[in-house]
Amino acid sequence: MACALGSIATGSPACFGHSVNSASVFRHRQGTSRSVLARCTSRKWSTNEVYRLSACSENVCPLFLNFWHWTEQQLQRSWLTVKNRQQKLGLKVQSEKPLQHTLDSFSSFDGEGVGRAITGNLGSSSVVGNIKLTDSVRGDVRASATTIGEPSLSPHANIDDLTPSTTPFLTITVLGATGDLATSKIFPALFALYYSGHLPENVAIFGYSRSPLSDEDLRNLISERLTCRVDHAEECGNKTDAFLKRVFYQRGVYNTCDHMETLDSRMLELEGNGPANRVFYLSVPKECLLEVTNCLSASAKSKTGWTRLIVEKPFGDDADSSDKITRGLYQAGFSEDQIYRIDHLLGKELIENLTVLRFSNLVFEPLWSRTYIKNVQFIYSEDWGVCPGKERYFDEQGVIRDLVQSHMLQTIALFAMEPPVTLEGEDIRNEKVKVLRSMRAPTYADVVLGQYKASISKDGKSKIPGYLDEPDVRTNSLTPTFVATVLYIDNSRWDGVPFLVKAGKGLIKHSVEIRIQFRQVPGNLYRERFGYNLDAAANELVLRVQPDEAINLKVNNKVPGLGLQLDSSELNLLYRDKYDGEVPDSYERLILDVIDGDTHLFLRGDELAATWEILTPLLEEIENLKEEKDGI
Ligand SMILES: NC(=O)C1=CN([C@@H]2O[C@H](COP(=O)(O)OP(=O)(O)OC[C@H]3O[C@@H](n4cnc5c(N)ncnc54)[C@H](OP(=O)(O)O)[C@@H]3O)[C@@H](O)[C@H]2O)C=CC1
Ligand SMILES: O=C1O[C@H](COP(=O)(O)O)[C@@H](O)[C@H](O)[C@H]1O
Repeated sequence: MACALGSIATGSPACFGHSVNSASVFRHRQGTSRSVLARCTSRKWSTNEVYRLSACSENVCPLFLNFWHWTEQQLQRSWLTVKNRQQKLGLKVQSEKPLQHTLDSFSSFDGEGVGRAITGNLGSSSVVGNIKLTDSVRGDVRASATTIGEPSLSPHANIDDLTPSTTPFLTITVLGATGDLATSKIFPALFALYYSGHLPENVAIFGYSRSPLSDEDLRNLISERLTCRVDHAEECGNKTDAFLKRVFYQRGVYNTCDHMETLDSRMLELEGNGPANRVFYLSVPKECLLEVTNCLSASAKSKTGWTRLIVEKPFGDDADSSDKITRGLYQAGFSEDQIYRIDHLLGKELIENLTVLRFSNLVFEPLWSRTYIKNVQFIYSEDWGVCPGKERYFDEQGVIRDLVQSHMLQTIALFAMEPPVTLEGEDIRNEKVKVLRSMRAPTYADVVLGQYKASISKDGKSKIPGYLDEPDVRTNSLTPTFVATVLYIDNSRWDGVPFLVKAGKGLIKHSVEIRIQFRQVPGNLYRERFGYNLDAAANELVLRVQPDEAINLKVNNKVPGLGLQLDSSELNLLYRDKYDGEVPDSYERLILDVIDGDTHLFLRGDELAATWEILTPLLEEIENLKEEKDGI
């Protein structure tokens, strides 16, 4: 597909959070069909419609989180960020005392207070070393460390109240600005960062696309999607206006660089003569990626600060195409440390918490190996079908590329890695890549594939489309919408432990979770109480990523009373009950990390290559079988 000037696009219908209404049938590869799965809406399902995605117990388990360590970790992290930045900027690193100071100031916390203390630390002033952290933590830190110029205000700029600042100017450009991802996720995340004080005041945000829009048109397009969180709601109107004044639109194409030059001049007008950093978010179809990157490199890189690229998936279709993209990015003049390959799942609270939970809790850390863990299940179950507007794309990709290649493999890598030397991005990525390179490539014999089918709604009144009924899906398409497989990591820690992966669309349940099932207690004194099913008595730790973030630990317990009756109970940490405030959207966290230069949640080139090495043989095998079947 060429990336030339095309017709006016309005962007495809919303994908994220989208909910459609249809029931489905799961067809596995042996050819049998089962009435099963459902997707979307508030439809309720009868038991005979339900295909249970997970074979494991429904009992989820509770948690046990060591809040002190968690707090320490968070504070350590902000301190490390400051420290790293100082080091990168050649400044003398302050003593570690300030961290202690910050912890001391929270020393009277109880569990309830932890969340508030941390919010307070980031949301208001606090002192770490001699660096003052204010609402715009990151910008101010940089400001204290660089030579500074004041942004000049252009008469064309339409930022009439831009505060002269000692902070380097920051320009964030969203390419593919009219698209679903940009309007539903990226601009709202930028706004959330702005109103919560995480962007510097001297920030400008550009949208770039082929559609002929004005600045005002783009502001109107995105303003409908901006929402303020409860705790900042009083200032919502003012902040929205202030944010929108910082938003501009540049119409342009990708196959010539002329419009990128115009973009560059407009950015320069706003940036003035001082240092300026630039982030380019490439939210464009994959066909355009390298053209965009070449033009950006030639015409729009910052000459007075850093330039960073956020690259969206798909990162290729297989090992070769992915390698081509990676080499293309390098050839365009971007180095690995400027490239942020984003996987939004990794920005979700529970995924970020994985390492905290494991490495800062003595009750978990020593158990994290084949000695104690029987299997781990990674479940990505969507109750909606293919997102409207994405049908053709999905039909070419299939579920393995869409959900497994990045989402699932990255999560497994974070879960299974050896302890990194530090929490620095490179140290974490060094460990993740080792896991991926130790992973055995699955074959077709190791997988179950499925595709959701049409069904009738529960009230019997409407037909719910199956995958083959979706617009733009090829007639008789054999593209899988469901996969279950087992992966093995052939290293000393995980030898023989099955990592079970189940991912699909159009399923009965909407949930993303990691279930860690522990082995039985050797010589369990209470075995007779559990009957023959000692498996049912094994402990299980469940991290529910979405919806309703929670951590559960299943433990065996004595039922109160005179006899000796046991049951499996759950220690349950449900975030919405425990913590005040909304959990930020993953795009917020990840964009902030890019601005911060924190790479730990982004895929490095060698990690990406390793994921494709794992999956390409299986994908080829499936393609060959499809061709054979088509030929019959
Ligand atoms: N939406 C989602 O849920 C997710 C998307 N992604 C990835 O993010 C990127 C953007 O996604 P999304 O917004 O959904 O994509 P869209 O298909 O909506 O495309 C984004 C924008 O790119 C422009 N565009 C479309 N086709 C072309 C073309 N042939 N040549 C040049 N420009 C084109 C359009 O703007 P205009 O016509 O104005 O130029 C369009 O609004 C893609 O790489 C996608 O794979 C990743 C994860 C989830
Ligand atoms: O990357 C993708 O993610 C969405 C799910 O997004 P979420 O916000 O619900 O986590 C998924 O539907 C889509 O197929 C996939 O490409």
